[in-house]
Amino acid sequence: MSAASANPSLFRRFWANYIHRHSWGILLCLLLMIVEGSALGGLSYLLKPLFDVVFTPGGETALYGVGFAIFGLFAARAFTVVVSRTLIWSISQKVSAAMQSDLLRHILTLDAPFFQTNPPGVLIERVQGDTAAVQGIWSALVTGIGRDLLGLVALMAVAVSIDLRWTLAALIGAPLLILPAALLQRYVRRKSRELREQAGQRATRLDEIFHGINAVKLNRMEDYQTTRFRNVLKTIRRAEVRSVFGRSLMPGMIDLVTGLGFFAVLLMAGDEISSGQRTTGDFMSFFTAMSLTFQPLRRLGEMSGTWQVASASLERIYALLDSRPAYPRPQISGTVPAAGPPEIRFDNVTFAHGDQAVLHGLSFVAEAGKTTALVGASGAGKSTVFHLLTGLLEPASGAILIGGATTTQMSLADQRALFATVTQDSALFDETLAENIALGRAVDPDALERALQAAHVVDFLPALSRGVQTPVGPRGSALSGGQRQRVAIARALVQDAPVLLLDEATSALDAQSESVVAGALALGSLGRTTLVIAHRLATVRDADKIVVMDHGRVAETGTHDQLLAQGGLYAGLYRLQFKD
Ligand SMILES: Nc1ncnc2c1ncn2[C@@H]1O[C@H](COP(=O)(O)OP(=O)(O)OP(=O)(O)O)[C@@H](O)[C@H]1O
Repeated sequence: MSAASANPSLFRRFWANYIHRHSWGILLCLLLMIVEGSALGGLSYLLKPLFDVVFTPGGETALYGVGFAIFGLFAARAFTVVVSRTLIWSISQKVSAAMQSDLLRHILTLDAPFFQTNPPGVLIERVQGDTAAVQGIWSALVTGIGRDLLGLVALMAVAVSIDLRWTLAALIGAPLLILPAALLQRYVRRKSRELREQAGQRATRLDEIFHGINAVKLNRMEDYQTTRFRNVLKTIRRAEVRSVFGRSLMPGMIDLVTGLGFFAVLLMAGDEISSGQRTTGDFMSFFTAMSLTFQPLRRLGEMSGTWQVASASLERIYALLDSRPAYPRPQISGTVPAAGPPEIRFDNVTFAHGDQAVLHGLSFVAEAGKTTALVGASGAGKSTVFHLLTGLLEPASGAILIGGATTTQMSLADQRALFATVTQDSALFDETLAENIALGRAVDPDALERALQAAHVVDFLPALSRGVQTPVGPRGSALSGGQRQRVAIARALVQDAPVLLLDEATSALDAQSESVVAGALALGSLGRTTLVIAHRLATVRDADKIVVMDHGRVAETGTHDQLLAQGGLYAGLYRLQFKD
């Protein structure tokens, strides 16, 4: 991978995408920081009249002039420091927010293969950790250029104006810094990259633990999980310490070189002052100017480390922004099914998860406006059929036709608008019950009421403090499994989609609620093409057609009675479930 510093185009992109629009604000910050930075130069310059005029007999008259000038310098610094810090942080927060929302928007365009290799923790770290690292750099850069570099120039100008030879002597050790600086930069960048990757693992661990909190407690895994977490922290700590070590070596070396310079100046200046060639004021002014270069020099040295840290993060951010979906789809559909419930046809579809073949030439038809059930043993590939239908996965070969339109020629948005889905995982969000049903779309209040009735959400509404306006908690944790499923069913019923997909849609309900909700779903499926996955065969007995899947193939097709009469796989499964 090319590093960002070796690839300035990354920084150019960053500038064009995020910083450029704030040019005027940044320019103002730079100007304010120039005032702040050059104040130190002014202060050291004023020491010469202080020592050579004010502190000499008869110099009292100049005291007020010099005193006010020094006070003025500090007052200017006070003003610029407040305004420039506030301004730079406000811009920096805007940039960070823009990057984070761009990253999220882009991540949401990526598909299953991406999410299989990038767990939530890693992605959270990318959106938060990497943008924070980048946020640090450019505000440091503006401060570095505006205040420190300009400050340094002002201080050097004072030093040169006093004595060029002294200045050159002070800088005697500077060339020694060049090679170690280059090596250090590479080291820090490598460590920062490692650090960010490990930070992703840390977030993943925490994400898994907190999402599986009950499993952790019930299996008494507290110590085990804490030890695993501690091990991740140990590697992070090592990388962090090495990165900080590398970053502090630079200001450390600057200190050494400065010490060397001071020593050289003392050797030269000592004789010249005692022999009366130069005044003490000259020396004090020079000495102060050189001493004040310490801080900006160190900060600039540290900035090279910050720069490397940001380079590593910027590299990761743009690698993510440049990644494309594994299954490219047109933005605008080449073809879409006609209005009304469509026929769904799988034509010799194959699919594999990596090396593991899941579907081996699957062919079946779900007739328009009818209910088709998919049954078969666990792992037969039933949910995979739903994922392929909704474009979460893409067939390796063969075709899926919805209302005669091939899915690969449709945009994902058009394809997904055809389906209302209820799955085993109800996927509720930390919003109110009503918001979980509407999903950000305008819903007619009458339609909402009908869906709440049909899905039997009304049965438990009185128990909720604020009815449909009650927040359901993270992932719907404030509701029971059965209640969550009823909300998910209401959500599917209010959608005006021509196809209904039900994957174990009533599995979390008790027998009584199940039969009532199944009735509601049967009503909901009127005028729609419906596909149902169910393990309990009793729930699919009335389907217009039953497709029996076995190891990624269709083993049998027919109605319940036909399949029972055939005495094949379905009849065997059915007998097993109803052997009593
Ligand atoms: N993300 C994945 N990575 C690798 N293999 C997977 C993945 N998801 C599913 N599989 C495999 O694909 C096969 C089919 O899974 P699928 O979920 O479609 O089965 P199913 O018939 O719906 O099973 P169930 O009735 O248990 O829900 C299984 O063997 C499973 O191990």
